Amino acid sequence: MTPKSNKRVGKILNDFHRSGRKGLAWLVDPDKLKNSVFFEDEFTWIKDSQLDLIFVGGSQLNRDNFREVVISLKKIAGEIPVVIFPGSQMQLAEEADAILFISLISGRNPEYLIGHQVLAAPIVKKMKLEVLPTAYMLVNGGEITSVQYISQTTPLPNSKPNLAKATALAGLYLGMKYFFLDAGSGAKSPVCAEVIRSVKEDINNPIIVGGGLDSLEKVKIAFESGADLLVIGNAIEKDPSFLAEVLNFKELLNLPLNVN
Ligand SMILES: CC(C)=CCC/C(C)=C/CC/C(C)=C/CC/C(C)=C/COP(=O)(O)OP(=O)(O)O
Ligand SMILES: O=P(O)(O)OC[C@@H](O)CO
Ligand SMILES: [Mg+2]
Repeated sequence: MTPKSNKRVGKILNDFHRSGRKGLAWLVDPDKLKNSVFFEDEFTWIKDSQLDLIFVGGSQLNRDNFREVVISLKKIAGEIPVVIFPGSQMQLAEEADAILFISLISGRNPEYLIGHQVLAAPIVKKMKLEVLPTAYMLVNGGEITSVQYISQTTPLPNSKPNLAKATALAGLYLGMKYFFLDAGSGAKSPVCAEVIRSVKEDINNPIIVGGGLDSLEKVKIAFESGADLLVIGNAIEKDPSFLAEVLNFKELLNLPLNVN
């Protein structure tokens, strides 16, 4: 059974990491939508934009609309891959291109370390999704976020870069290939520069950073500290024009690296 599109999303992430070019993923949380065709009016322009990936997922999923939202996103995505960022084993859809197969290694809750993964694995195989083995680490400055509450785990402290580095290194030695540092959706303070830098020192793999990135200044700090791909959800929900703003900014940063 061949996975979808020759590992296209893994290639995109590894290309960012190798070239130093910066990537952006828009996170769509199906819980937040008025209806599942919402995008078809408001975000038709993205297929012609410099958006790199669309992530879809949420920590709760109160509504039974996950697959519908994925299908709706595929209609407007053009060539941009739609990647599942699952809050649970219930968040799967064969229409997606890939799945961040995350294990919450900052926490000590077995359900989020391996439980959801065991339940999802046979379905993921059947769906032929591209699988991205991802070390998922919550890093947080104090306030309780949805992921923290739902997973009942303690995040890594933003003030202890060495703990984040040790956790990432453990993920690397377990064979994980992508590293996601997340302050949690809507976090007041994003993952700090020192934590990103410290993980980057030991991890020569793509680093994804998200949570609370609601200004160009915060985006700049995260990219400059070594993030290869940033994930933004809440700030775009509040103001859809922020997506275009960050895309322009990312292209400016990438300008000197556009060799082809
Ligand atoms: C591999 C599979 C199938 C499942 C893994 C399940 C795990 C380990 C989940 C990690 C913990 C978790 C609940 C992650 C959710 C991440 C996510 C998509 C967050 C999006 O934001 P919300 O947390 O919904 O934010 P709001 O509070 O803004 O709604
Ligand atoms: O919604 P925001 O705060 O952008 O966070 C995105 C994502 O990293 C949360 O898991
Ligand atoms: Mg949510």
